[in-house]
This record gives sequence, structure tokens and C-alpha cells, in this order.
Amino acid sequence: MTKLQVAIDLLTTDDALALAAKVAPHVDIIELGTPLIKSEGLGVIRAIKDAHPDKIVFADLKTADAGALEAQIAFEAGADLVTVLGTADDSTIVGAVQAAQAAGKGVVVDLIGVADKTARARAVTNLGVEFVEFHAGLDEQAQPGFSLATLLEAGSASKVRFSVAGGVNIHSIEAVKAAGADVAVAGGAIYGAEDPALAAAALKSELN
Ligand SMILES: O=C(CO)[C@H](O)[C@H](O)COP(=O)(O)O
Repeated sequence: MTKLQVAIDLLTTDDALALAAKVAPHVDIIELGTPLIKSEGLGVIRAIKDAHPDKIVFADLKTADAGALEAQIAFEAGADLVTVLGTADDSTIVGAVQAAQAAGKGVVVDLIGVADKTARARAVTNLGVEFVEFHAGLDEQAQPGFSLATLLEAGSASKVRFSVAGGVNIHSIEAVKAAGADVAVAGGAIYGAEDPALAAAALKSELN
């Protein structure tokens, strides 16, 4: 079954905790967004893990270098999964994977900015990552003509375990599931909704 991951792209620990409390019953994975971690530091990871020990806590570090060190400090803070950029050197990904293996946790590779996402997804899967994120970032989503369909096609073609992130919402989630994604990531569609719990529940019901 496709899991639902909420991406919390808010800026304070208090706001993140409040959102997580509302949506946790409807999601499988709680992601601490990159701006949140940069704003609040690793303490936000510990705060969310302490509040939701039963959830998979995903720290969107977007690591580009020093893979082992960055992964290790996030795992020590309570993260279950961390992201490393697919544009990073293989050695950075391998370092993070080694830190994950030592901690009994996992690494996700974010393909934001990667030209041939299907080929890179296959290559990094062979390095031992949990899954690969087919991702169009917030800036790419804002470009004229952006379409999630290209990401979904690339993900399906990869034949590896993958998630999809890029403005996933109630209109596109069925296509994400149909593409065979292991995880559907939704940020703005949940935290930007008038009723985030209702929005998360609606997305989850499409995946069941
Ligand atoms: O990692 C991110 C941006 O770099 C976002 O968390 C991700 O894109 C999901 O958010 P949204 O559904 O709003 O696109």
C-alpha cells in the first residue's frame, strides 16, 4: 500500500508540533522540511519523535556532502530516515548509508535537480538506500508548464522503491498511487489547508 508522508514546511517547532498533532492519525511518515530544520536545528527532530514515537520521522536534510556525519547527528536526534541529494557524490550517499546501517535506520535519495532521474534512481538504489524520492521542488513547481506526470512516468520506469513529491494534492494522489509509488508526499496540500486533519484524511483515504 502507498504510504502517506506529510511534509512540514513550517518554521517553528511549536507550529510543527501543532500540525503533527492534528495530522498524525492520518499519516505514516512525518517529514521535517529543510527550512524547518534550518530554522530550528536538530531539536525539532527530537521534539517530533518524542511526541510521535510510533511514526516514521523523516529529516529532510538534503545533504550534499559529509553524508556520514550529517546522517549520524540526525539519527542521534531521533530521525528514522534522512535525505541525501542525488546530485551528491556516490561517496556521500555511501557514507550516509553506512551511518544508517550502524543506527538501524535509513537513507532516502532526493532526485531534485537530477536530469536523468530514472537512471540515477537505479544507481543509488544499488548503494543501499531505502527508497528514492522523485521530487520537483517548490521553485520548479512554480515554473510555467510544470506537470507531475513527468515525475510519475520516471518513477514508474525506474522499477525501484520510490516516493513522489511535487505539489501532490487531492487531485493528483490517485495518479501517484497508480504509478506505483511506495510513498506519496504532501506538504502544502496539508499544511496549507483550512483543516489539515481533514485534508490528510482525504489524501489517506485515496491510498487505502
Ligand atoms: O522538500 C520540499 C521542497 O524542497 C517539500 O517538502 C516537498 O516538495 C513537498 O511539499 P509540497 O507538497 O508542498 O511540494
